[in-house]
Amino acid sequence: MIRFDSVTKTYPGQARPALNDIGVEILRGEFVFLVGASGSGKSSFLRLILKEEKPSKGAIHVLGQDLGSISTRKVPYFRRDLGVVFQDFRLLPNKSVYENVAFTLRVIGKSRGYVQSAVPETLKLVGLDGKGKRMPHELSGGEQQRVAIARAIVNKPQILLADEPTGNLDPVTSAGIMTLLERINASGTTIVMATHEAGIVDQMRRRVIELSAGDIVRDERSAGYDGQTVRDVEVVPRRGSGEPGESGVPDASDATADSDTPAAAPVVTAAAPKVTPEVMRDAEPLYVEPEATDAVTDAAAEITAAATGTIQVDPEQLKPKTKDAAAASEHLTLAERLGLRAPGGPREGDDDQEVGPTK
Ligand SMILES: Nc1ncnc2c1ncn2[C@@H]1O[C@H](COP(=O)(O)OP(=O)(O)OP(=O)(O)O)[C@@H](O)[C@H]1O
Repeated sequence: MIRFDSVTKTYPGQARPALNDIGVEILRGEFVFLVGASGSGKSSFLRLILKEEKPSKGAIHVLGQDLGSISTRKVPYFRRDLGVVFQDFRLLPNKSVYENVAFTLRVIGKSRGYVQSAVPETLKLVGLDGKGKRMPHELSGGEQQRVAIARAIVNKPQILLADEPTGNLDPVTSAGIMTLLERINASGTTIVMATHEAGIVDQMRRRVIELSAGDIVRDERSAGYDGQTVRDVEVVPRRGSGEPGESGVPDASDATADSDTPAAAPVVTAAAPKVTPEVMRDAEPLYVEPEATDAVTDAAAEITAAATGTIQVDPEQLKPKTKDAAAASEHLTLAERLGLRAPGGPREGDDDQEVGPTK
């Protein structure tokens, strides 16, 4: 489903690679936590899957496609099978909950009838039934993240990527979000989630891929965070190249490193877990009704306001742009940032708008 073959990513002007000769395979239906200290390469890993960045070396296959062979024009079509959730929600502040979720479908040209059935169905799934008319600022942080998740899954993507989705939320609300993600995963969606939250990772016991300075230093099935102190971090030598093919299904033992690779240097992580395992346990049952999460703390509300306050959509950015790639990348619209439309690509009303079914 997702395969990295000896992938190195070095950003321009950087001496050290952000990801260093990574080889890893994520199978259909897995729920994978990507953990590691700040700067270890987690977001770069997710951006490469989205084809927001290109590898400097190596190859990446997602959903059976070699990303290197997908043209820039085709990238928005490829991304329709991927949903993305961010730490700062990235909702359209001047649109209702319903419109925020419908936006995704309208951009890709779904019919009015499809939108009218899919949006309420998805809002119900994420626990926001009856809140479609609310504006984002009228919601708690957890509810805003549920809207963002609804927007990410309304098109039924095969893969959901989440970059610190609980980073701005209080522990109880985070637990509710994790239960929602668990349910989405149980329905067949593959989830890759970058997080610093030790408690969440420990409680969920899913596959953990740990990055340190661009290297995979741990890849374990049903693992915990296991990194509460620097000395506790388990060190696993990096896997060599020679990953199994797209059809090769490694078993659980294959998820750990080859034993004949020389031992790596001790790993230093600096994660500061906010959600402890105790908080996750105390949050039983894990599914928290959205009404129960309305009582966010002032601190959490402040964080939420600060996060959402930065997401202003400049009306100028919604106007049609030229296809000058450099100019377009400096002023991306939300649809472009979400990968729903090629930067600088055609707009609603354009004769050659890129709409229609993905397959
Ligand atoms: N656009 C960029 N240009 C140059 N360097 C970058 C860029 N993006 C990331 N980096 C560098 O690549 C390395 C990995 O960054 P990345 O954002 O992938 O880490 P991360 O694990 O997601 O960190 P965090 O937890 O803080 O989000 C860091 O050294 C970072 O400074």
